Amino acid sequence: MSRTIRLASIPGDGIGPEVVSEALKVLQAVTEGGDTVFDVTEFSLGAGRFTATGDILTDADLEAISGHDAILLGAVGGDPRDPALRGGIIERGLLLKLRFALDHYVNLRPTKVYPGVPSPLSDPGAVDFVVVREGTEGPYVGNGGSLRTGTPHEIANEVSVNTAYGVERVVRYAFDLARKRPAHRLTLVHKTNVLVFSGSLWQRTVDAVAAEYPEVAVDYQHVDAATIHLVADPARFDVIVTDNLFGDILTDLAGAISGGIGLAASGNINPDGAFPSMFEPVHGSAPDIAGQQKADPTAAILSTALLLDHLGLPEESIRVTRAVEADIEGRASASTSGHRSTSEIGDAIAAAVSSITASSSR
Ligand SMILES: NC(=O)C1=CN([C@@H]2O[C@H](COP(=O)(O)OP(=O)(O)OC[C@H]3O[C@@H](n4cnc5c(N)ncnc54)[C@H](O)[C@@H]3O)[C@@H](O)[C@H]2O)C=CC1
Ligand SMILES: CC(C)CC(=O)C(=O)O
Repeated sequence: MSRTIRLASIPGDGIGPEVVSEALKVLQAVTEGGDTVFDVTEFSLGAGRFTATGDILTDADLEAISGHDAILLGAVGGDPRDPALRGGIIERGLLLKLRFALDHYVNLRPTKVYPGVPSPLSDPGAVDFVVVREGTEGPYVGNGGSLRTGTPHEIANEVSVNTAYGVERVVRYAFDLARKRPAHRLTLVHKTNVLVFSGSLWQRTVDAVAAEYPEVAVDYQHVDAATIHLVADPARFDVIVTDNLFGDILTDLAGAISGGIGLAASGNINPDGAFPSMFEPVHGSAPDIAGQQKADPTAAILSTALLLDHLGLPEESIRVTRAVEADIEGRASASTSGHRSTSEIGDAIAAAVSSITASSSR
């Protein structure tokens, strides 16, 4: 029986449209001739639309996007040199608003060092871990303000919001994930020695939930120490659970050690299925390389592998991942050395996907 999946595509700003176009190309290739059809609706949101109309994400946009089965987003955020776009007006008004409104409380960011990838670490080892970053709380909720603004006595504050409900549901998701993975290890990353109130809530929640998962070995690291271990011995990690801000920072570092931010994929998941989940590369809109076909679309393509898996299409997801792995391995060889454009990389992965089966061995 054929299945139609309604996909909302939000290419966004900068390199977003360039990488989304390649991700859709691969999605088309992997579903070609199969029973699943992606019905894609594009939403032209971002800096361009804001500059032209003053709108970022209207109630009507949100309602229309909510009616889809999943969302693929490129990147948002205009050129920071444009004064009208400063203060993350698009990032907060579009990306964070979507994450909050669609209750994307799990921000899933897998990190793997693929064979042949040029990691800046001389010997990274078998790196394969997932960061489960809380996605709807922390200091990202916009709970703050400033007093005496613009004076030498200005006071600025941003409150990090951590609720028992919010922490417990993401911690449970992380334990479930750790239980399914072969290594069965979970590391809570926080700063409990200084951020004592929120840190204590996270630690107590992990301790309580751990009792229900005796097969999962639990560890704790302060966030500053975690950055050392991510560089010195990243293979020690399996599942990391952490808050919104620490997860944001750690996953850029994770992207860097695993071959570059152009390879780092993510999913903003609503595990309850009440709202569509949203898949996006970890990187931003990269105004420095936008419009030049210099962006690596691999992160966006790997984000569609996460999307396919989330939608119950594991075979297609594995085929996309295998095609990416083959392409990455080829990058180290003479045949594909030299600069390839964004669309050349997308073309190569789309072509590989068509000839790879989910059972192809690596
Ligand atoms: N999820 C999102 O939509 C995010 C949006 N942003 C926004 O993006 C804009 C630029 O932010 P930055 O902090 O500079 O982060 P960025 O991730 O856009 O760029 C950081 C560096 O990585 C490079 N880079 C990023 N993606 C790449 C790719 N696919 N291939 C090759 N190189 C790549 C860029 O050229 C730049 O040198 C800002 O407006 C920011 O707020 C930033 C992070 C996430
Ligand atoms: C641009 C921010 C709103 C978000 C961010 O940096 C991220 O989630 O990676």
